[in-house]
Amino acid sequence: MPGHPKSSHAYLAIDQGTTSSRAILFNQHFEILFTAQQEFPQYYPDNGWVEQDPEELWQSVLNVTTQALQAAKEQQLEVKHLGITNQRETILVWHRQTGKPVYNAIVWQDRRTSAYCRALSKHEASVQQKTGLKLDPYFSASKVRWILDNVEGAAEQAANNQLLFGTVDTFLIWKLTQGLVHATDVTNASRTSLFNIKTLEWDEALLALFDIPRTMLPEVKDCAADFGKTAAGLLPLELSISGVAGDQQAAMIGQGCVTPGSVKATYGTGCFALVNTGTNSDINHTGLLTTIAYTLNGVTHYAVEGSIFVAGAAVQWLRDGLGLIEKAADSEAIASQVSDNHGLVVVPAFTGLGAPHWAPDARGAIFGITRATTANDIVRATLESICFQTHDLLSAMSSGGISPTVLKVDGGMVANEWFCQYLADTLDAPVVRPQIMETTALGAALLAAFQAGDITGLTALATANPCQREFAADTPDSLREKHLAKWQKAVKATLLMAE
Ligand SMILES: Nc1ncnc2c1ncn2[C@@H]1O[C@H](COP(=O)(O)OP(=O)(O)O)[C@@H](O)[C@H]1O
Ligand SMILES: O=P(O)(O)OC[C@H](O)CO
Repeated sequence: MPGHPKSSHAYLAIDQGTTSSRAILFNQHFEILFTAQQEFPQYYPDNGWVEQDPEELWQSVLNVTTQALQAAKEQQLEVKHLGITNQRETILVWHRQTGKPVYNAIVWQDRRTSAYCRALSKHEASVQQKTGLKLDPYFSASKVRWILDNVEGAAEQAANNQLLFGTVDTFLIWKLTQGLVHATDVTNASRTSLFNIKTLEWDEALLALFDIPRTMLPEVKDCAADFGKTAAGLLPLELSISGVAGDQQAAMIGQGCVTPGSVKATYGTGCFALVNTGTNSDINHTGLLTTIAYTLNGVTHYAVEGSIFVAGAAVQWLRDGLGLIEKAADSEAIASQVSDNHGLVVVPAFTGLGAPHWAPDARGAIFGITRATTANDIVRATLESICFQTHDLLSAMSSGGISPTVLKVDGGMVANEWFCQYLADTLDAPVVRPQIMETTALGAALLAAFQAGDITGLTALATANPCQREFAADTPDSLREKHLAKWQKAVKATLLMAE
């Protein structure tokens, strides 16, 4: 890696994910030195609603960051730069003066605004043309509107310049700088439905459409930029916040997907497959999203994205909802024991279907249950469903002329080798797992190092995380096609039920 950092030099990455917060220290070779992780509660107050408590979210970040910096001090590491990466689209609204949130964080998975989005459907084409996004409750703008419409006094306070809006990165920057900096980066802004991804500005017509005052919005910066300093005394060391990106974009960087055509899929709570499309900002019209991959030194790269709302969350459902497994990792041994899926198909549309269907009102289904169906069959079929959904995303990419030859994977689920093999079999393409599976945090650390001047170009980003294992496709075409045909029928039936 280029640059001349001291041997005791390290970068801190905060990865604020949907279900847990992590703080990871990387050395100057971008090897992991220390990890702290803390889960925090999710709240489901109504059908399709998903919320998080802002204070619980913040405390989880503060705890892990403090632990990592204490470890850095004990190891006499010099840490000056912090990168932040985060669950995207989730929104918070808080008081400019007191910093107090007016409502819980409304999480990206939340579907409470589906009727509102439907009512705006005649604007879908113009929204997509500017933002690259669908008119779907997934994105931030309708969630902000919901708070302004439903929290007493919020609309009036917003109109009087008393409220601020932020995605999770913005909220963390605000908290870490104790209210000095209200900023975001282009990747997070690109997920709000308020940001024009071609002009790289908040869009007045979109603000008018969602009726959101301009004064609530943060300043938008490049991914490697000066986002301020952590407040004195808040953490064991004072750091410059130097890199920010949404978690899926950070994972692209951590996977070295910096050349056009390279693609990665991250399997955390959801699954998000992004292909780098270079500086081409043409809007994709194949059921996928067009989004900002990163802006570095003022140059913006774009990505086409397929978003699956439920991936690892389905494994959590097997564990917590059905009690079929004790821990997520048990799903691997169980799936390996079952010789075939026995005709069972699980469609885990718990919070609607994302790309390429965009059906927020769809709900999950299981097809093909017989008297012989076992708990193990359900576990296997659930893992299979995530592979089939990935297949649908890559098919949509192919129909738009993007045909990746290899899929780089990461996220909590890819520890599961049965899953990785079945994915390769389903895609009929090699699946590559990298050495550092914490690609999201690695991406944030690389952005911080870039801003610090310790790495200078995209080549450094592309070589930081080589392959650890490649899973080669190994299944007959006839079997793969049979399973995929059954899956397509099950999705069709699920969509019919949603109408
Ligand atoms: N061995 C495994 N097999 C299948 N799923 C797993 C395994 N280990 C973790 N998971 C799933 O991965 C998810 C956690 O991944 P992570 O990348 O930390 O998610 P997030 O960033 O969304 O919080 C959980 O939903 C969990 O169910
Ligand atoms: O928490 P993850 O890793 O599932 O990522 C959430 C995404 O950013 C939502 O768009």
